[in-house]
Amino acid sequence: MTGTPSAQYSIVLRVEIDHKPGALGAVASAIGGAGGVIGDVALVSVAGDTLVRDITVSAGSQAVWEAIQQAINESPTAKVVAVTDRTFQVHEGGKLETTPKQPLKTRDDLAMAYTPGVARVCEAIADDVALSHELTIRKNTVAVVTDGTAVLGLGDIGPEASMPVMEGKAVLFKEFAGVDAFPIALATKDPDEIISIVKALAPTFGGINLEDISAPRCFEIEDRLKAELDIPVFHDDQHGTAIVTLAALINACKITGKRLEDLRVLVTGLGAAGIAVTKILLSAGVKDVIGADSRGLVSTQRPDYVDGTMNSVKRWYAEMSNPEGLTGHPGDHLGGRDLFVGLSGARIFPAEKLAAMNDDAMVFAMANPNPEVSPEEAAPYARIIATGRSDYPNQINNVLAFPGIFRGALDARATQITEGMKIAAANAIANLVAEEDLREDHIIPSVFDRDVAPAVAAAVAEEALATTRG
Ligand SMILES: NC(=O)c1ccc[n+]([C@@H]2O[C@H](COP(=O)([O-])OP(=O)(O)OC[C@H]3O[C@@H](n4cnc5c(N)ncnc54)[C@H](O)[C@@H]3O)[C@@H](O)[C@H]2O)c1
Ligand SMILES: O=C(O)C[C@H](O)C(=O)O
Ligand SMILES: [Mg+2]
Repeated sequence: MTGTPSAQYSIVLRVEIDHKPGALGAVASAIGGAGGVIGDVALVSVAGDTLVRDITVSAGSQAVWEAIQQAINESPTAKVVAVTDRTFQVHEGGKLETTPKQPLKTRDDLAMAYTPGVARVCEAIADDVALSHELTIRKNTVAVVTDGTAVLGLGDIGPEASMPVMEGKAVLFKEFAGVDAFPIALATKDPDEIISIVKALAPTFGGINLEDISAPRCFEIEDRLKAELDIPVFHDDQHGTAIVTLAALINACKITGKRLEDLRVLVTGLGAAGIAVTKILLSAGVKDVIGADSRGLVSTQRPDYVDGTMNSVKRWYAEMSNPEGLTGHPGDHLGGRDLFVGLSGARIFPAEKLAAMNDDAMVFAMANPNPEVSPEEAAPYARIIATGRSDYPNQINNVLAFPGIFRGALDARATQITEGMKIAAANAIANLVAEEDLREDHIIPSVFDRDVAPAVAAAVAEEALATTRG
C-alpha cells in the first residue's frame, strides 16, 4: 500500500567515497540493496582522492538503517563517517517558540505595549474580566494539557516524555487553524490536583485541550473541568477521535452500501478513545457493538464485573453490549462483524483473523504509532482499511478535528463544546469528500487538506451561535 519507507527513520549519512568511476553508484546500490530509498545527495567537500557526500535516506526501520550502514562500510570504496537522525533533528530544542506580535523599537512602542500604557488595559480588564478574551492572548490561545499517562499507544511514559507529542499538537493547532496553543505537561496523576491546576491556569487561556490522559481518570477530569470552567474543555483523544471516526464511517458506509443501524461492530481498547467512539457510534444509530480491553471482551459474565472491580464505564459497556455474554480474545470474535475499530495497541491479533468478518469488511486500526493490524496484511480480508498514520491512505486521526473545533469555538466565544458541535464537525469532515471522489482508499480528507479546519470551524461556530440564539 505504501511504496516508500516511512520518514520516521529518515537519516542523513555522511559518506567518504573514493573519487573514481562507479564509487557513488556502489554506495547507491548498497543503500537500495539494504532497503533504503535515497532522497537528496549533496557534495560536502573534496579532499584529495576522496569526496564527502551527505546522502538523505528513508530507511523504514532501525534494522534497515543499520543494514544500510553495514552495507556501505563493507564496500571497499566508501565509509560512513557520520549519521544524523532527521527526526531527532526536528525536535532539537523543541518545536515552538514565542514571537512578539508588535514592534518594540521606539519609546512609544514600549509605553503602549508595556508600562505605563499597559496599566490602563489591565484596569479595563479588572473592571470587566470578559475583556480578557479580547485584550490578551486568551482570544486565540489554547492549553494542551497532559499528565503523560496515555501518550499515543506508548502508555504511561511520564510528563517529560510526552512533551514532543504535546508540542506537535500545538504546531498542528497553529498550522491548520491559526490557533496559538501551549503544551503543558503536569507532574501529577492525581485527578483532583490536575483539575485544580487547570482551573488555576484557565485565566490565561481561551480553551483547554486535554491530551493523552488515560482512562478512566480522563472522564472525571473532563466532566469536572467542563462543569467548573466557562471556557471550552475538550478531551481530544475522546471526542476528536470520535468525530473523525464517525466522519470516516459515514463515508465508508456510502461505499459499502451498509447502513449504520445494521452494522455489527467490534471495538478493541475501552479507554478514552474506544469509549468515546462507541458512544458517538451509538448516538449515530449503530446498535450492535461489542468491546474488548486488554483482558478480553467485556461482559456481565466477566469475573471483574461479577466481583465489582470493573470500572463504571466498562460496567456500562458490559451492560449495554454483548447480550450473549461472549468472553475471550477479541481476535476470536471478528466473525460476522462489519466494522473493526482498533483503539488499543499494535498487532493484537494475526491479520488472518479478519477473514471471519462479513463481506465488504471495514477495518479501522487506529492505534498510534503502530496499528492493531498492518494494512498490507489486512488488505486481502477487508474492503476498506484505515489507520491513524500519515503513511497509509485513509488516515483517521484526530488532527482532522481539534484545530477546527477550537477555531470555531474561539471565534464564537463558545463556553462549551456540545454534542451538536461534535456532530456538526463530523458531518463537515465527511462532506469534504465529494460523493464522486469517494473510493476505498479515500473515505476521509487528507490531513493536509487546508479546507478541513475552516470547514470544521465554520460548522462548529454556526452550531454554537445557533444554540446560544436558540
Ligand atoms: N487515530 C487517532 O486519532 C487516535 C486517537 C486517540 C487514540 N488513538 C490510539 O488509541 C490507543 C488508545 O488510546 P487511549 O487514549 O484511548 O488510551 P487509554 O490508555 O485511555 O486506553 C487504552 C485501552 O486499550 C486497551 N488495550 C491495551 N492493549 C490492548 C490489547 N492488546 N487488546 C485490547 N485492548 C487493549 C486498554 O485495556 C485500555 O482499555 C492508542 O494507541 C492511541 O494512539 C488513536
Ligand atoms: O496523536 C495522535 O496522532 C492521535 C492521538 O491523539 C493519539 O493519542 O494517538
Ligand atoms: Mg492523543
